[in-house]
Amino acid sequence: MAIGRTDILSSKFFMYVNNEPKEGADFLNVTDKYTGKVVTKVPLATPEDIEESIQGAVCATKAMSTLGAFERKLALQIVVDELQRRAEEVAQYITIESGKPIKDARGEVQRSIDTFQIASEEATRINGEYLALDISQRNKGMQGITRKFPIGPVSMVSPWNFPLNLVAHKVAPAIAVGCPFVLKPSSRTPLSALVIGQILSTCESLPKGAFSILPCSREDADKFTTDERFKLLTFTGSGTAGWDMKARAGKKKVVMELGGNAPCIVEDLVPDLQTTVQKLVFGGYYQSGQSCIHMQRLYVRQELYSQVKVALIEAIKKLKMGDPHEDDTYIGPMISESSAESVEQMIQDAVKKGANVLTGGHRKGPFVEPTLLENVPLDAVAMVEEIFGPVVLIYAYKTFKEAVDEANNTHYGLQASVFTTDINKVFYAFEHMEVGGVVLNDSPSVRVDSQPYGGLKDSGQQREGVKYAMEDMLETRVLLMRNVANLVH
Ligand SMILES: NC(=O)C1=CN([C@@H]2O[C@H](COP(=O)(O)OP(=O)(O)OC[C@H]3O[C@@H](n4cnc5c(N)ncnc54)[C@H](OP(=O)(O)O)[C@@H]3O)[C@@H](O)[C@H]2O)C=CC1
Ligand SMILES: O=C(O)[C@H](O)COP(=O)(O)O
Repeated sequence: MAIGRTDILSSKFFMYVNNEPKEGADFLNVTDKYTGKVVTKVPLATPEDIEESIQGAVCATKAMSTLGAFERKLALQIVVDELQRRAEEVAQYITIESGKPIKDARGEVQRSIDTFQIASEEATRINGEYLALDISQRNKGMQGITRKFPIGPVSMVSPWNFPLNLVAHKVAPAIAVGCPFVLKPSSRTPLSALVIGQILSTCESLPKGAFSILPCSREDADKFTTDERFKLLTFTGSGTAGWDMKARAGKKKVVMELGGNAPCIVEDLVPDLQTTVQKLVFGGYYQSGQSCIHMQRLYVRQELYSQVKVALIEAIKKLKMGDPHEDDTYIGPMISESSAESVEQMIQDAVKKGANVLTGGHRKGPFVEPTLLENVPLDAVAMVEEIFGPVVLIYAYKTFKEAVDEANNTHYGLQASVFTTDINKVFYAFEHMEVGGVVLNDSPSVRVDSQPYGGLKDSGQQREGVKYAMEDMLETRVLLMRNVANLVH
């Protein structure tokens, strides 16, 4: 069923306090990132709403931890079914609130369904271990078993670039393990998270206080970072916000997915020039490069450099920029005009320092043309920092080792990729690249929702990817037993 923008205007959105929809005393306007117009408003939580939600989460801790695996699985399955049923509607919300092209928004909905599906399966696989502990004469007769228990209330802060799936990557693991949570979505894209709230509010198996979803200002959200009643803070967003939150988080565990400037090394064309270039285009320009695994630095073996460069320029020039609601749009508006301006400034800084623009390079309002830059010097901001936009830097290299060294020459370390048919080079890259993940024969921008996902260096700490996020939300407890098999009679 086709759903137009006007249908969205008729939907009313609530925040969720202790599982219940609630109106707000104040509102947050939601803008269509293509038209720039306000399309709807959502309630803005007050400090009192936040306090009530934290108290509710604390109260729900016991009830959540004693839910059966089948009950947690059932709640997650309800989300899967509802997202499947409402897929097109939710994709439209994503496109409106984020400016993401509709085909990418549809892809995000399908990925979110996978994320909840994986969690519903993992909910039934939380196991412990048997420990043989008779390791010396002193420990004769000792054995043990371990069990994993939910850590307790989780504080969640999510970004705008995947407003549904990055919420799913926090919410689904929490439900799978039985942790209550309080989530603050990005103020630029609150709708997708509130749809998850709508669905969860129908899950009768979740005890009161299991979840709260609260659009709120950064200032009012300070308790998400500092409140000691939370046992874990999981944050996805910029390094500036993330490292500051970690420094102020106190005793709670902190999971952080931050930025990157992902490198890609083309040693061979795998399987051919056309396929390689198609994957490079996806990595560099998909959703206007607004992903922290956006392929930013492209290293091409010297012998292949000219043909890759020419084919890439040709492919980039064909990308359609415009209305993200149109099926064939590849480049939509960026999240805001000011984000587009900072990308433009990075391009201009690189050019001033000696780079050539091979294609693109211009900004119009919130749109930045898909851009390919050559000869960008090592001290250009575009080389050193994350470009959260549709810009790729291309370099030629002589040896594979040199390319790996260059790829590592950054303070980020999220994902990297290598195109090669040489197994030794695959393992060399896997061993030496300072990242959380190496992708073979595809762009570094690929993510499968069940993989461990996260970075080193300034790119963050810990891993998401349902099973791995669940590990952080669980505490291991051991039962130590001496002489349990001795019967007196
Ligand atoms: N995954 C990634 O790598 C992402 C990287 N970025 C990078 O960050 C830049 C800025 O984007 P922006 O959205 O401002 O990213 P931020 O990291 O500033 O914001 C991400 C989320 O954190 C919230 N937040 C920020 N500071 C605090 C705080 N002190 N306490 C509680 N919550 C807080 C934001 O709330 P609110 O929306 O209310 O301000 C939002 O929900 C982008 O241009 C991009 O470079 C952005 C998003 C994702
Ligand atoms: O594909 C993805 O899931 C994202 O690139 C991950 O989100 P991030 O941009 O915040 O890392």
